[in-house]
Amino acid sequence: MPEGKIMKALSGFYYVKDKDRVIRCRGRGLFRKKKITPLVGDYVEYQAENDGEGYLLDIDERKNELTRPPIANVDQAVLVFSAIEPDFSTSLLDRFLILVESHHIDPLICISKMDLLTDEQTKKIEQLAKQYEKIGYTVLRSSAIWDDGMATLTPHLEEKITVFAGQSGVGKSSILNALRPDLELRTDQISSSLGRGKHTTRHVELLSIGSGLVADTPGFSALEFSELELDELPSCFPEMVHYGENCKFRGCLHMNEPKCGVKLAVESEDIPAYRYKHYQQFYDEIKSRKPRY
Ligand SMILES: Nc1nc2c(ncn2[C@@H]2O[C@H](COP(=O)(O)OP(=O)(O)OP(=O)(O)O)[C@@H](O)[C@H]2O)c(=O)[nH]1
Ligand SMILES: [Zn+2]
Repeated sequence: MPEGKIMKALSGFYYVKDKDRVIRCRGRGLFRKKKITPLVGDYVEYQAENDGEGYLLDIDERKNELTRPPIANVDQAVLVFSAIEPDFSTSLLDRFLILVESHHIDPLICISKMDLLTDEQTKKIEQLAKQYEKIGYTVLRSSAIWDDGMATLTPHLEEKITVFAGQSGVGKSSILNALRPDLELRTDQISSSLGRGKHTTRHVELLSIGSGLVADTPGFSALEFSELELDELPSCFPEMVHYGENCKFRGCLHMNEPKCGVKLAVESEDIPAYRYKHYQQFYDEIKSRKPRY
């Protein structure tokens, strides 16, 4: 059976890309019975009925899936954080990082609006950027008004499914538009060709950028740790995994345990105090979460 990847889901149709062609597929009753909804990003087997149409037969196992936007097999999340307007927030960045890590998605930090900074402000942002690089994260500096502002980003998108994330106003749309100048036009065309007036169907689409695919809708709008368990939290902080090797107790949660390698690293400032503070905050937040039934 031919295989492809769902690029777009709209009005009950799944647009499956198989090499150079796109086949418009229906899901048939099969998935509804099994209560599986095909998602954008799914690898599927399909049966073509004619040149451009067919139906889905099976869905490959997913590596992960997001609910908002509904998309499967995400490899990478570009966390867009503006250097200013709104101000750079390590607390929000750490929250995004943990959410992304807990979905087994690789984060890429992109600091936007670098053009708006004074030299003094640039130094401060650079200091923070270096701290995140020391943990092992890739940190890009970008600006929508620099000619080469996106040139650093595009190589990181190759061969991956990427979703953008970040709070409102940081410049996600500006980056997407710079990557795909035709995007705005296409979005307009889609909504007018639907012609349904006020009742517009929300849909998600993967856009090709070089050999990479980028979701046109930002992800991680819900920022609470509803699915994360307490004992999974330390593994979402790469530097705690590293310094945690020095903890006396296996499964140390780095809170009140004696001889904790992480707390020692905080004391010696190998782990910045704010990172540990955020760890404690997230720990308390998960601990006091209402149990789900
Ligand atoms: N100076 C400067 N302004 C920028 C840059 N990137 C975005 N902006 C401006 O910041 C504002 C917000 O940018 P958007 O791209 O709409 O931000 P967004 O993250 O998509 O925001 P939401 O759609 O609300 O999630 C706009 O007025 C942009 O023109 C940048 O690199 N430099
Ligand atoms: Zn410990």
